[in-house]
Amino acid sequence: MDKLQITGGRPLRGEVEVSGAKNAALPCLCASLLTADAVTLENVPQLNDIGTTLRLLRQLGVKAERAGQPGDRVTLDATRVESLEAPYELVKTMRASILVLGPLVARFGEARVSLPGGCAIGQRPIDQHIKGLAAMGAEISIEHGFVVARAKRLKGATIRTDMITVTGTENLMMAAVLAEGLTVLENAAREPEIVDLAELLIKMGARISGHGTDRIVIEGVSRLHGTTHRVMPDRIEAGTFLCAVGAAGGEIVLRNADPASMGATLDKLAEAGLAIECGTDWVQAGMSGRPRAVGFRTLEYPGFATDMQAQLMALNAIAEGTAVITETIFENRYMHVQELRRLGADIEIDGHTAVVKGVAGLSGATVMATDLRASASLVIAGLVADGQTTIDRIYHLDRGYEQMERKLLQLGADIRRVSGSGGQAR
Ligand SMILES: CC(=O)N[C@H]1[C@@H](OP(=O)(O)OP(=O)(O)OC[C@H]2O[C@@H](n3ccc(=O)[nH]c3=O)[C@H](O)[C@@H]2O)O[C@H](CO)[C@@H](O)[C@@H]1O
Ligand SMILES: C=C(OP(=O)(O)O)C(=O)O
Repeated sequence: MDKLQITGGRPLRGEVEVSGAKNAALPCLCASLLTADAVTLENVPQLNDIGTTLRLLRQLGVKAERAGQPGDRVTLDATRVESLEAPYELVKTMRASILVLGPLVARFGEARVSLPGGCAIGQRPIDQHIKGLAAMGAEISIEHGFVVARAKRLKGATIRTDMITVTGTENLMMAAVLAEGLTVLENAAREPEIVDLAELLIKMGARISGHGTDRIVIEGVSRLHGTTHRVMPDRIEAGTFLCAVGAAGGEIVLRNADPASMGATLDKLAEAGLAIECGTDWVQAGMSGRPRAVGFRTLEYPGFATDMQAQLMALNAIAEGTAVITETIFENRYMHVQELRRLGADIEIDGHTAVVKGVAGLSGATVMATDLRASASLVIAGLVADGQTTIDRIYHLDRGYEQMERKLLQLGADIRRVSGSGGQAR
C-alpha cells in the first residue's frame, strides 16, 4: 500500500490545474448507458473511482476508450449492453456504482445492482433511490444482496424525497429522461454536479428544466442520442488546495477552476484571512501569518459542503482562536479527528459538533487515512507540521484526487509517494 511522506513547513507558491470533478464525471459516465450512440466526455480526471466506473461499464458491455492529452477524453458506446448487473466486487469499492440503476432500468427495463452497504462516513442507505423508482412504476425487490428493479417502461411521477440526496436526484433524473410522461423531482439536490449532469442529458436530447433548483421537471422522451460534453472542474479539489495554502501560507493560482460553484468555501476562507481574487475560471489565494478560526455547519448546496469539512478543520487546527464545526449530512464523518490529534491538534467531539482550539504548531507523526476527505485533511496538516508526517492507506486519496502529490510538489511542498512494495519514491 502506498504512503505519502511530507516534511512540513514550506509555503505553497505557484500555479496548479484543477482536474475535472469526480462527482460530476461519475454520473455523466453512467448516463452513457441511456443511449446507443457514442457519448464523449472531456476533462475526465484519472482517478481510481473513474477506473472503477469504467470497469463496471465495460463489464455491462459498454465500449469505453480513453484518449486525448493527457487522456482526459473518454468515449463511451453503449450499443451492446450484455449484462444488467453491477456486481458486489465493484460496488463495494465505490458506492457511486448505484448510479447505473436508474439508466439501466430506464433503457433496458431491468437492473440488478449489489446493495452498497455502509462506509466509513455513515450508513448511506439508498431507500430514496428505491422509493423514487417504485413511484415510477418499477417493481423492486431485494434478492441475494442485490436491489433488482424491473419495469417495461417507467412512468413519470411526482417524487418528493424524504431528504435531499445528490446521487438519489441523479439516479431519478436519469431514470425519468426515458420514462413515459412528466416527472417532477421535489426536494431535489441543487449541487452544481446535478446541473452538469442535466446539461449533458439535455445535449443528449432530454427535456429537463429546473436543474439547480429544488424542483426538477423532466418530460420523458423515447430515445436519446450521442453528444460531447466537458465535465465541470472539481470544486472540492480546488477548495482543498485553498485550505492547503491557507494553512501552509504562500500564494497560489488555481487554473481551470469554477469559482461560481465554490461560494461557501470562498466565503469561509476569506473569513479565515486568505486574500482571494477570482476570474471566471481561476482563483488566486494568498495567506501570510496564521489563519483565524472559522466555525461552520455542513449543509446541502449552496451551503458549506460536507466534502470540505475535514480540510477546513485541518486549517482550523492551526488557526488563532476556536472554531465550532457541525456536521449535519453524515453521522460519522469525524474519522480524521483522532489522526489530527496525533499530529497535536486540540479537537473535542460532542455528537455532531467538533470544537477545534487552534494550536500554534503541529508535529509530524505517522497517521492513517480513513476516507477520501480525511486523507486530504491529513495532507494539509502534514504540510504545516514540524518534521515528517507519513500518511498510510492513501488509496483513499487516490479515489478522488488526481496526482495530488505532483500538484503539491509543483507548488513547492516537500512531499513524496512511497510505494508499499519497496519504499521507492514515484
Ligand atoms: C458520488 C457523489 O456524488 N458523492 C457525493 C454525494 O454522495 P451521496 O449521493 O451518496 O449522498 P446523499 O446526498 O445521497 O446523502 C445525504 C444524506 O442522505 C442520506 N440518504 C441518502 C439517500 C437515501 O436514499 N437515503 C438516505 O438516508 C445519506 O445517508 C446522507 O446522510 O453527496 C454527498 C453529500 O453532498 C457527498 O458527500 C458525496 O461526495
Ligand atoms: C464522500 C465522497 O465520495 P463518495 O460519495 O463517492 O463516497 C467524497 O467525494 O467526498
